[in-house]
Amino acid sequence: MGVEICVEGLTKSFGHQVIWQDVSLTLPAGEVSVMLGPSGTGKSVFLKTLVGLLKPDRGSVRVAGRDITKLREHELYEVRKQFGVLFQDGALFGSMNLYDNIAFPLREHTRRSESEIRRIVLDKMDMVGLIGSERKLPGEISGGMRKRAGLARALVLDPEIILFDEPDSGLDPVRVAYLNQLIVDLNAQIDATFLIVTHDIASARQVPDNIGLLFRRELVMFGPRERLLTSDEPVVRQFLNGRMQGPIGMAEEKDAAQVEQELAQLADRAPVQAPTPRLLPGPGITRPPRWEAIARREAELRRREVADV
Ligand SMILES: Nc1ncnc2c1ncn2[C@@H]1O[C@H](COP(=O)(O)OP(=O)(O)OP(=O)(O)O)[C@@H](O)[C@H]1O
Repeated sequence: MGVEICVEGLTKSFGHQVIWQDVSLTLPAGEVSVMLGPSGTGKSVFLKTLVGLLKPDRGSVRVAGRDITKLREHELYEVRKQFGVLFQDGALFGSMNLYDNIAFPLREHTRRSESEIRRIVLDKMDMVGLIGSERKLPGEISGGMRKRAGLARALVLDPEIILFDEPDSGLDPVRVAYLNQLIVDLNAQIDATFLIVTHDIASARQVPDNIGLLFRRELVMFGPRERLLTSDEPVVRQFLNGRMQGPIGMAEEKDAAQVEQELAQLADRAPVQAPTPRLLPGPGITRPPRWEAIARREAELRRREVADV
């Protein structure tokens, strides 16, 4: 079972550059959350702060109730074992085959025997569909396979939390669809808490239980998927619809008059869409109990929408 991460009043800057400030949110235990935001808004910095690789200027990050911003390096080392991180490129060692790459955290952090390691590595390779590729080098496989190998490696220590930094970057739409299904299936199977940073709106619409959006050094919104998908907050709507019209500009932000004019032009042409259906775990995978609560929450929202029309 995953653990809850509770972030409060988190602020991070590098020198005079404030990356984001006063970010507060709770990643519910076992749920999948997605963090969106224009390029450069500090999503990767946020992931690194959650895992204690970067120290915030202010605020707290409570992992299962323990504030990791206050921990010393050796204590952090222990807490980090609860995390699995999937870096953008899989972060595999180029000279090691997939088996040794995936076995690496077990050899580094545990005293398990080679036969136990073999059982765990093959189990995780099976989960991500890589059985048979044990002896391949990272340079000999596709980008999608590298991501899956990175995911298998993130799974070997049985993490309570998995952080995904743009898992879909560089993949074609079909591979993204497979990866999304894998993420949903894995979450149902291992019930860990997932946080995914992505630019892929289609994934953000279908995969998570919760969505957050960082913009202008702030967390604009964080909440249940269906609330964000039906929100009429201009930044949220612009981002989720991938439109040029709205507060988000090419470089950063636009002036207020231009935004007002663009939104007025759009107002009667772009009604809020019904939320995209959620991606369900594949056949044979039992849904964890929280799915029922989430389905009830979504049904209630739809009922209220119908009542409002
Ligand atoms: N170690 C660091 N030292 C100084 N500045 C940094 C450091 N790490 C990140 N930054 C700055 O923080 C800002 C946010 O970077 P980050 O990579 O988190 O953005 P992002 O939202 O993940 O972007 P993208 O979507 O393009 O990957 C950038 O301006 C970057 O230059």
